[in-house]
Amino acid sequence: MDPIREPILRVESLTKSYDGFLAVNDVSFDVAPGELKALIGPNGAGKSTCFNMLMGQLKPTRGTVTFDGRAITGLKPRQIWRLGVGRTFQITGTYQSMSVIENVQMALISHHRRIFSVAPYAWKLYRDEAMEFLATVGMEAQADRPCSILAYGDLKRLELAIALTHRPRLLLMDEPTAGMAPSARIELMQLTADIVREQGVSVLFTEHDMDVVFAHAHHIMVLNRGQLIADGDAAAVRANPQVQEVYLGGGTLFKEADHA
Ligand SMILES: Nc1ncnc2c1ncn2[C@@H]1O[C@H](COP(=O)(O)OP(=O)(O)OP(=O)(O)O)[C@@H](O)[C@H]1O
Repeated sequence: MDPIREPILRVESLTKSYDGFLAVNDVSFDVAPGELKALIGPNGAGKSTCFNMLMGQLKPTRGTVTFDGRAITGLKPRQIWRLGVGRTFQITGTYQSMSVIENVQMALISHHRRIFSVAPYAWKLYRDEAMEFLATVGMEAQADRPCSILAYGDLKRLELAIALTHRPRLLLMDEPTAGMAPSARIELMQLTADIVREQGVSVLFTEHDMDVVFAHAHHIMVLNRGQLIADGDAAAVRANPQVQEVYLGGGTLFKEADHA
């Protein structure tokens, strides 16, 4: 990481204990501006618990989270979101009865803090802006299609467009490619990497598909039983004996680690 630039996210000694069981144990890391960083680990390693604490859905037992120089530990999810931390979920949250562009317009109405009583005129007002977000994810041609008939991969792209409407400076993506075919997974992460590069947004994502992680992440962190055992670039993480032990019992390849 560039030592001169302040991290956009700083996590220090983050800990979550459930009746003495440490789901997340003294975890510290930074995310730099414009960084695409993965958080991986076997099932039950503590990834979701960690994400939920970053987003304010879960109160840490100990530790601090600092976003853009401001302590956000203990803030409500909506306050954290307003400060510029976006999130996408494993299950898409789009409105199936509305069209693709209406879903984006709805997010823009919320972003601009408009109320729904102005919706008929707002629909018109935000159409151009919505189209720009659809262009970012390559979905202009699908703008007027109902969401209910979209392929799953397109729904995930739409969800990304919706998350971007709030112009987050950090986007947390929880298993963005879950449920997708392998080729579609690579496409979605390529799109995410392009957005990171072009817009300077930072992305922290969890992922079980090691091909996706090693092809796109600038840095990779590995959690195991609540503890961070590695934080580095792909080569360093691949070569880390502790990581190899966790994934493959001492092997050297990562291919079989999919859905560990
Ligand atoms: N509310 C809770 N009460 C008790 N234990 C919990 C609770 N939530 C999570 N845990 C435990 O904390 C550990 C970490 O769970 P978490 O869901 O964060 O893991 P994960 O890495 O996201 O797993 P996955 O990849 O399967 O989603 C697990 O052992 C889980 O059983």
